[in-house]
Amino acid sequence: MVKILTAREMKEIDSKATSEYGIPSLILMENAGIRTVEVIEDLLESSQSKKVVVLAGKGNNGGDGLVVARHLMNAGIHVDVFLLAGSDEMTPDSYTNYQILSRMSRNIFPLQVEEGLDRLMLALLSCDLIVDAIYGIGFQGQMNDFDSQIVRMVNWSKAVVVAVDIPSGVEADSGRVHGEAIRASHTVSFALPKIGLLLEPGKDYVGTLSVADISIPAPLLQDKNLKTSLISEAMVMYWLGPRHPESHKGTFGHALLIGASPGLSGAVIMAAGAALKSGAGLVTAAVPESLLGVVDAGWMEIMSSPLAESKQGTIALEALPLIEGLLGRASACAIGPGMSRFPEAPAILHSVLKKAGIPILIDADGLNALAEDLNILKDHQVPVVLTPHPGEMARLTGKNIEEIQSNRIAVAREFAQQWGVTLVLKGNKTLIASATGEIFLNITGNPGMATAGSGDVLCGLIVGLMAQGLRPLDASIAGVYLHGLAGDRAAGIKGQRGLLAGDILNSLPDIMQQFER
Ligand SMILES: NC(=O)C1=CN([C@@H]2O[C@H](COP(=O)(O)OP(=O)(O)OC[C@H]3O[C@@H](n4cnc5c(N)ncnc54)[C@H](O)[C@@H]3O)[C@@H](O)[C@H]2O)[C@@H](O)CC1
Ligand SMILES: [K+]
Repeated sequence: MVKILTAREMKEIDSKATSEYGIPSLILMENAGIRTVEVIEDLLESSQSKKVVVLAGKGNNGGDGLVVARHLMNAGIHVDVFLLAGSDEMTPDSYTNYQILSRMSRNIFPLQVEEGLDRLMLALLSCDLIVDAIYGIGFQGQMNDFDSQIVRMVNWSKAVVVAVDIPSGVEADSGRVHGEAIRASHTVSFALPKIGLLLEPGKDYVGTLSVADISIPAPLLQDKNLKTSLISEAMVMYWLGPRHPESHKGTFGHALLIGASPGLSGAVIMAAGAALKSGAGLVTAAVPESLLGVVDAGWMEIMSSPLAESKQGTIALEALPLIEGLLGRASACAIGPGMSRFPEAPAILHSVLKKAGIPILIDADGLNALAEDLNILKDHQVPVVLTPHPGEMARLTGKNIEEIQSNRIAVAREFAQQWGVTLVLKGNKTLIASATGEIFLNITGNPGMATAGSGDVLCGLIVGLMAQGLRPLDASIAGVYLHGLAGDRAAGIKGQRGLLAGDILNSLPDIMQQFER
């Protein structure tokens, strides 16, 4: 499993490497510098003159930059070092490296002097490569005007920019950028990727990302207390192997979908299609009776069940006994797609959660019903998966969308832990929070997938995988990953603008097939 780290987790790892294993922090800094130099030397191979500018800040990131400068000088490369802070502000390890470098070279220039920026400008004009060691993972918030001016000069330059650990100005935990930040062509991050390198807007500043071993002892990087992971192909492969030759349709479960209302029957059809294509053995759509024909026409392969309906054509409370019977025959259920909002919806949802003996996924209008009364969740005995987009998450939490989007991991984790559910927070880089506080970040998918019905496909995919016996958390992780891959494949054929949810659905079998090897 690929772990990704917050700044605090990385700092704890660094300090344990020193306190528990006795690796001096200067060695970690030396390794960080050497590994960055390896990347730089590859990049400089084709350039004739080989001139480098190193920008070093006051923290340990600046110290890494000073190590880089020393090794490049030793390799015969012309290096100009510019210091954003006085030596009295440097951390102890940075100061040690500053002293060593001062004995080796005169090309170390303070920037906070009158001619500082002019000299930098000249150096930037003639260099091939710039090393950004201004700020690392210790940075938060916004740079001051002076630093911002330097960042703008770097971003304006035509030289290749290599960021040490993280582009300066990007927040390591969130990827947020509040003012200026270095636009790197390459970023060399240490030990494990930091979360902010993978999330927009930070991700857009990273360029090509490499992750370098700086000799942190492996057990520290595999610690089970590291709670954030990147979803990988290997994880999904593990759950979706080849099928046993003796299997029959009963082996692959029975997915039940409850939803639809006049004008919104397509949502259940999309979800049913995804459940079928996920490999579920049987799929039943339970919909208001007047919509039965429409939904039946959607797929020949599904079964359907007519539910008693209100005057408005939405599911009526009288449908509950039939729903209870259906729940008894299914192996997983999704409630909500196209269900619409109506006064009885919370009571229907509540009853489903109380009666069910199978995992329940709540999506779309099911989530809106839940937002009316979150206490409904108190009664659940079975695993519950929620799949909100940021707007639905806002209704569930009472927070506004901006609060949610700027704090996706923390908001999702808190909710999932508080209510004991698996929470799939959709959006750019959908993430899954487990009831135990783990986070799984997905990086498949593209903006073309922000289209009507895309969420219904995801809902069907996850419930279909749950019906086949995947744990709800695993089904959510696999579903989100496969949904993104199918969307990427569909975008490759149709482009992002013309992409429809049906195209995601049509790409699913090819994607699923890759996992049957
Ligand atoms: N043992 C370690 O801790 C190691 C650290 N390493 C490097 O050290 C970096 C982390 O070092 P530091 O924790 O010293 O942090 P930084 O080098 O990122 O420096 C942050 C400094 O800027 C200040 N700061 C934060 N936000 C600011 C803002 N908006 N405006 C102005 N100043 C701001 C902080 O208070 C701190 O003094 C890593 O990114 C990595 O490059 C590596 O050398 C490997 C070993
Ligand atoms: K940096």
